[in-house]
Amino acid sequence: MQILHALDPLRNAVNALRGRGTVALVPTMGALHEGHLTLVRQARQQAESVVVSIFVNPLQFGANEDLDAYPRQLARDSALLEAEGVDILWAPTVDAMYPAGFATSVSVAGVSEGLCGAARPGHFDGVATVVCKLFNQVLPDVALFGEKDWQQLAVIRRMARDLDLSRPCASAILGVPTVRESDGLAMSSRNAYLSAEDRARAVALPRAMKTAVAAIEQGAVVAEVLAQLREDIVAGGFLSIDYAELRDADDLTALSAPGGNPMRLIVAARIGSTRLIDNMPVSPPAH
Ligand SMILES: Nc1ncnc2c1ncn2[C@@H]1O[C@H](COP(=O)(O)OP(=O)(O)OP(=O)(O)O)[C@@H](O)[C@H]1O
Ligand SMILES: CC(C)(CO)[C@@H](O)C(=O)[O-]
Ligand code: BAL
Repeated sequence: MQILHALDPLRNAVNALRGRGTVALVPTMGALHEGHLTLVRQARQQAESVVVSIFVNPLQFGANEDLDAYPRQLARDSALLEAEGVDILWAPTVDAMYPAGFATSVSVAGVSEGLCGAARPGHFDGVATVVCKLFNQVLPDVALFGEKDWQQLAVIRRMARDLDLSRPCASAILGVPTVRESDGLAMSSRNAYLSAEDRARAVALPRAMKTAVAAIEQGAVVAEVLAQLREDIVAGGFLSIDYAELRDADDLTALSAPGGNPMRLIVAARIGSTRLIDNMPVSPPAH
C-alpha cells in the first residue's frame, strides 16, 4: 500500500492503477472502525483497485466543534488498511488540500438544509467541497459512503448529479448499510468520546428508534410516534435532541404521514458532550 500526502504523487499512482482496471474511492476522516472497513471490503468487490482517503476536513467543522479533539491515528489506520489490501492511502495535509488562496465552496441547496445542516451551519458546504475535490483528485469509477450519514449521502448524490461529475456518476455512488455494535448502537468514531456510563446508555437511541419504526409501520399517528420517541430518548439518558423526524428517503422532505415512497426515520441527539446521529428505513403501513 502506498501512503501519499501530496497531489502529484497521488495522481501518478492512481494513473498507474487505472491501467489495471477500475478504481474505487472510500473517503473517511480516519479513526477507523468496522463500519469503515466494511466500506473498504465492499469497495474491493466493486473495483480492481481501492483508494482510501483519510482527511480531517477543517471546512466541515464549526468554530465550537471538535476539530482539534477529533481522533487522529494514522499509524493504526494504515496498518488496518494494509491488512485489507488497500492500494493507496491518500492522506493529504491541510495545505495540500487547501493551498494558500483557496477560495471556492460547493454548496448544495435543499437537501443540505435542515437536520444536520441546521444544527451545524456550513457543515455540508465543507463536506460537498472536500468530496468534490476528492472526486477530482482520484477520478474514481465508484465511491462508497455509509448510510449512517444519510443526509451526507443525499447531499453527495445531488452534487454529483448537478455538477455532471462524470466519474463517479451519481449512480456509482454506493451507500453501505450502517454497521452496528452488538447492542445496536451505530458504529462511529465519535463513540470513543463516550464515558462507560454514557456508552451503556447510548443504546437507548437505536432501541427507541426501532420501536418508533415499528409503530409507524403498524399505522400509528406519526406526530404521536415522534413525541414518544423524543421522550424515550431523553428517558434513556440523552441530554437533548437536535431533531427526530420522518423524512422522504431520497429528497429528505419532512413527512407528517407515510407516503408511498421509501422513508427514513432520522435522529441526532446529545449524550454527555457527544452528538450521535442515526437513521433507519421505514416501510409504508401494510393496510
Ligand atoms: N457505522 C457505520 N456503518 C457504515 N458506514 C459508516 C459507519 N460509520 C461511518 N461510516 C461511513 O464511513 C465514512 C467515513 O466516515 P467518518 O470517517 O466520518 O466516520 P464516522 O464514524 O462517521 O465518524 P464521526 O464520528 O465523525 O461521525 C462515511 O461515508 C460514513 O458514513
Ligand atoms: C465524507 C467525508 C470523508 C468528507 O470529509 C466525511 O464527512 C465523513 O467521513 O463522513
Ligand atoms: N461522519 C460525518 C463527518 C462529520 O461529522 O463531520
